[in-house]
Amino acid sequence: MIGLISNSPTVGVPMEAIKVALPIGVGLASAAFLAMKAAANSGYTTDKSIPMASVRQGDSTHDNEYYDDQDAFLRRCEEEYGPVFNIHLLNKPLTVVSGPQIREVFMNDDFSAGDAIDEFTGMRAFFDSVRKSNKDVDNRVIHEVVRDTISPNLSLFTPRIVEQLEKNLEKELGTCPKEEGGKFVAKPILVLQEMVANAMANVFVGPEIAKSREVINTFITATADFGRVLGNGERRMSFWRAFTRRANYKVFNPLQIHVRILVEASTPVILERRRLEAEANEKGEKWERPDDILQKLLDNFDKYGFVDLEDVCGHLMILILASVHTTTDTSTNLLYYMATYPEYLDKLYEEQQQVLDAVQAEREKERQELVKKGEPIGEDLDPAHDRDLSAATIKRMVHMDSFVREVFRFRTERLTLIHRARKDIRLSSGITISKGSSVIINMRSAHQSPEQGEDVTEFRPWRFVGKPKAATKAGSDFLPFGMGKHACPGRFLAIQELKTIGVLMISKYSKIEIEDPSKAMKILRSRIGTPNCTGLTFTSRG
Ligand code: HEM
Repeated sequence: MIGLISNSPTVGVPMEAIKVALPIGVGLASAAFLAMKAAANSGYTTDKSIPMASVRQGDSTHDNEYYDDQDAFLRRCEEEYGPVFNIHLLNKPLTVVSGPQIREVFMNDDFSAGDAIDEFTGMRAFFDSVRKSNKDVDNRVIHEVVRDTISPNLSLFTPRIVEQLEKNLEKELGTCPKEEGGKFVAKPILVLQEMVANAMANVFVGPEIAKSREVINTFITATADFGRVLGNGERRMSFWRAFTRRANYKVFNPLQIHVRILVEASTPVILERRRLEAEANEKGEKWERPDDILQKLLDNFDKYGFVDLEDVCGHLMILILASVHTTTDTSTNLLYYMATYPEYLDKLYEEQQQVLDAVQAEREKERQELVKKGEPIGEDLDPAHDRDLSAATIKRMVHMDSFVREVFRFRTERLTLIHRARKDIRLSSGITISKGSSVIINMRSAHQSPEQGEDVTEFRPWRFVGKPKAATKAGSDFLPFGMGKHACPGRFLAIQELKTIGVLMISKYSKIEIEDPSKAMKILRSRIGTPNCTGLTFTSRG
């Protein structure tokens, strides 16, 4: 590993920046939660029937009580005030919405997560600084790009993703001999970010462009750089400091630098692709289109209304902000779960072996049938690939899927995904959220509802096995990806990567141990983007 990334213990990025930046990807939403700006605070909803939660003695806001114990704070409020109540958190008057009414927020277009984030961060101006088209506030081009070009092609992308994850895991972590006590890694996120950035880059821009170290660095650092623009997680930054920072970044905009890197790296590759396509056309041959997102964007240039390559790369940049850090952070966090609950790893390993054995046996049967019929065995049935991690194979690992879903259920920040009301909105309970005020979602009420089964405050990784609750299934009982028409379209890719990383880790390492177990629970429940304060030791399978 070279350059910018590896030389710094914090990956070349201040941890505070990572802290605020990572949630940007979380629906480009909960960043707002951290990057609160002191200015332009809208007030509470004008509906006086909504109770104001009492503030703990000695406190002037709810921050301390909430951060001391999020679940306890919310349980207290729900018991005292019911599902909807006002709080003052992170410099912001907010109305907490819990239980069944959460759905009404997600399903109502007059509640806007985008407006809420923009109110706190001024984020749209930065997006607009790197894209030339699709600037209207409610445009959904990035959503459509993910929905149309990534999710339906996951099976196609999986081999490439697996290859990159495996290759970079080997490069960054490799063998951790038992005889040497395994290998201690102080910052596992450094391993994961190489794995995820390379996998994403290979899908987004294709293997050739992804060879560029500068491009990979852009995939790794862009979100954190953007976090700096939005205020480095300084929750109570003064209006003037926030203003000056924003004004500065209008001049020195790091996103534009990253877009330039993408444009410069992709220009020669695209020119060569054009040349090859023209040549093939001339010869009347079929040109095999590269199957990366960049090519798909170019092929649908008019459909998406792009203006030029810079514009395409600007859109790719927004996609990078939404995808790379979220996936890196959550997969790192997954390892801490594996380290904290080692008793479940044998089952995951056993499942993996059983699924791979079954796939291998099925393929062997297919081969024998072909032989019997005297038909040739195609490349698709090459025995060398019998134990590959295809999308279909990973899908059969239902315990791994349940484990991942439970990680999200257990971890997710208890108050997140702020939405701003675009007009007065009456909820079914009769309360009104007035125009300009903001609601915040009580995830605790959804993720710890009786619907989740038993021991809702405990980590129970097989909770969803045998139930129609895949980790990708968003809904009012599972909100880490939001729900409704704005639900994260990238969750299929994210979950696929997370499960693959889980499978690879378990197949290669028999033990993952946490350096300081007393810090485990804090990490397991950390907000996306919080740096982990203790390392992991990995031991290879014998
Ligand atoms: C573990 C990883 C991820 C998490 C936790 C996450 C979470 C979220 C959340 C909470 C939302 C907001 C939903 C709402 O407003 O209701 C969202 C939106 C979005 N996510 Fe993700 N996401 C992840 C990975 C990805 C990936 C890999 C991609 C792209 C490949 C992606 C692309 C997007 C886009 C484009 C949106 C905006 C959707 C819209 O406004 O219509 N995300 N994500």
